[in-house]
Amino acid sequence: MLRIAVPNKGSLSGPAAEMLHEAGYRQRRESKELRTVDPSNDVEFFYLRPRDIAIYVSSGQLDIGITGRDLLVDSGADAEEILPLGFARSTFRFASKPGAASGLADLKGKTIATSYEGIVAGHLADNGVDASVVHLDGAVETAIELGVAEVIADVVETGTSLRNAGLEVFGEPIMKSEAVVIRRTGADGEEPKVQQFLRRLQGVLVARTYVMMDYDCRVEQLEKAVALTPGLESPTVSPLHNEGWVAVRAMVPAKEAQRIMDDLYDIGARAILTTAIHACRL
Ligand SMILES: Nc1ncnc2c1ncn2[C@@H]1O[C@H](COP(=O)(O)OP(=O)(O)OP(=O)(O)O)[C@@H](O)[C@H]1O
Ligand SMILES: O=P(O)(O)OC[C@H]1O[C@H](OP(=O)(O)OP(=O)(O)O)[C@H](O)[C@@H]1O
Ligand SMILES: [Mg+2]
Repeated sequence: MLRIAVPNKGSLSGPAAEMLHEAGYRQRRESKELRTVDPSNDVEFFYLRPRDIAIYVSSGQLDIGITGRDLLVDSGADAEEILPLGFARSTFRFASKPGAASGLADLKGKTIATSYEGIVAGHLADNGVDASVVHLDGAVETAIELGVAEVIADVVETGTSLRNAGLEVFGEPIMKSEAVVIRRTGADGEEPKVQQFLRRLQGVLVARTYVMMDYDCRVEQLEKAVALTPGLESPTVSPLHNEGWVAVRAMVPAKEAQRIMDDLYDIGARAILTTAIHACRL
C-alpha cells in the first residue's frame, strides 16, 4: 500500500485535500482524523504537520508527501521534490522598517526573526553574512515592533501582513515556494504505484489549466485554424457531412480560450465551443 503524508492544517492542507479528491482519492471526513485508508486505490494517507512532512518522508516510513518547497528546504531533511503542484505559492523575503536595510550587506551584526531558521541560516552562510537568527513560531511581523529583532524573514504572498505591520521587503527574494510532492532522496523513481499517483495529480493539473475546444471550419482555413489550436500532440480533424467543412478538436490553455475563440471566429470558424476537462492522463 502506498503511504502518503498530507498537510493536516495551514495554507497547504485545504488545497492539498481538494487536489487529492479531484484525483479520485478518498480523503478524511473530519479534521481530527490523523490517518485514513483508501482501500480501492491501495493508498493510506497520514495527516501530519506540514513542517514535519519532509522529516517523515526522509525516514523512509512514508513513500511520498505533499509539503511546501520552503518547508522542505528549511527542514534540511534528506528528501527531494518530484512534482510542483501550483498552489500555496509564495516568496520568502527579508523585511524591515522602511529604510532600515536595503540589501544583504546591511544584515551584518543584525538580529533576524523567522520561523524558517534553516533557510535563513543557509542563505546567510552562502553569502558570508554574519548575523544572528531568532526562531519564532509565527506572526513574526510583530517581532520588530516588540524589539525582538531588527529584521524579519518570512513568507510573503499578497504583502498584506507586512503592510499591516508597517514593514517593507528589501533585497532579492530568498526563494520562491509552492506546494510540491516529495520523496526520500534517491528513492526508486520508477515504482509503479508512485508513478500512478503522480500521473493522477498531473491529470488534475492539466484539467485545471486546459479546456477542450471544438469548432467547424472550411478546409481552406484548416491550416490557419490548426496554427491557433495546435493541441498538446496534434488536433483531431474529422470530416463534416457538408463537403468542404471539417470539425476540429484540441486542448487549449484555459486562460487563452477567449482570445483563441475570437481569432478562430475572425478566420471563419463557426460553432466554436469550449468544455471543461474533468480528468485526464497525458
Ligand atoms: N499566505 C500564504 N499564501 C501562500 N502560501 C502560504 C501562505 N502562508 C503560508 N504559506 C505556505 O504554507 C506553508 C506553510 O505551512 P504552514 O502550516 O506554516 O501554513 P500557515 O498557513 O502558515 O499555517 P499556520 O497557521 O499553522 O502557521 C509554506 O509552504 C508557505 O509558503
Ligand atoms: O503576504 P500575505 O498575503 O499577508 O501572506 C503572508 C503571511 O501568511 C502567513 O502567515 P499566517 O497567517 O499563516 O500566520 P503565521 O505567521 O502564524 O504563520 C505568513 O507567515 C505571512 O505572515
Ligand atoms: Mg503560518
